[in-house]
Amino acid sequence: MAESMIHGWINKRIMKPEEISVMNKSDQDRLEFLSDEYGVNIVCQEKTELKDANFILLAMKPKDVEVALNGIKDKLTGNTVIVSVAAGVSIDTIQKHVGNFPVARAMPNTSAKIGKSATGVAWSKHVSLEQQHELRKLLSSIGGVTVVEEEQLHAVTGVAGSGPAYIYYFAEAMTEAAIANGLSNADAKKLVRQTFAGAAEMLQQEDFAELRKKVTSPNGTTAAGLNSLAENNFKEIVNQCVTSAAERSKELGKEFK
Ligand SMILES: NC(=O)C1=CN([C@@H]2O[C@H](COP(=O)(O)OP(=O)(O)OC[C@H]3O[C@@H](n4cnc5c(N)ncnc54)[C@H](OP(=O)(O)O)[C@@H]3O)[C@@H](O)[C@H]2O)C=CC1
Ligand SMILES: O=C(O)[C@@H]1CCC=N1
Repeated sequence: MAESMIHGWINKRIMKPEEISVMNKSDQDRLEFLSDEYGVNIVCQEKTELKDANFILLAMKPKDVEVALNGIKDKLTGNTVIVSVAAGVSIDTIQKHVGNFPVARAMPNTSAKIGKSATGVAWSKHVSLEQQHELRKLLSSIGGVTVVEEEQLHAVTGVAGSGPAYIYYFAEAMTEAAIANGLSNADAKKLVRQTFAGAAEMLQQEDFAELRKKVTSPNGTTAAGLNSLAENNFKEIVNQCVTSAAERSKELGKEFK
């Protein structure tokens, strides 16, 4: 996720590569790859870069947040905003480890890489108006930003953070169905890719249900396909999918409190 965001920021020229420093737990090769690929710095042994940082992005798994925070807390100044993208981990939990520093939580998705993330964000009262403005600018450069209450980030995660994976899964299923109906693998992928790309662009322009109705001729092929989805409780399946992800986000928040 961090790489997607870095890629987006550099591509959009919102930050120069030399303004970004990266660290991780142990994978030195990965840091060197990021440095070679994007021109970003690798945080030095003494972590001096952290003292001057405007933002520190936490992009480790929720289970690793505590150790990561313990490793940086003595370098923090009140001028740094900690921005966590870790699913579920609350602002309270982060502040329990580091103190009452400015903390924000963002839930982006991997489309940040191409500047098309759907990102939800919430912050603690310690984040100044200027810092909020700067953070929104950073997040806007990698896609659309929606400011929400912290509790709503579970739902944001269920629908947007995890969302791209559902779409990819649907694309896989459509491809398999196309092949089962007689198309070659290559043709199936080409047709599915273009169908998703076209529909995604149309979604920006018109109401979702209106778009669906325009494709659906009475008693035609689309109606037959959609009836099959409805008979198989498609909306309920999608509801369960998003709810399960949101519930898992809540659980992660409790597990790593
Ligand atoms: N993937 C996604 O689509 C999204 C992910 N997220 C959130 O982003 C976070 C990361 O997910 P993802 O990018 O998929 O995970 P990855 O496993 O790809 O990356 C996790 C990174 O965290 C580093 N790390 C682990 N422990 C520490 C530590 N103590 N200090 C510094 N760095 C550490 C790892 O370093 P090393 O390799 O050296 O162990 C690794 O680089 C998760 O919390 C997830 O909830 C949010 C939105 C979308
Ligand atoms: O699967 C996960 O837990 C992370 C959070 C949102 C997307 N990926």
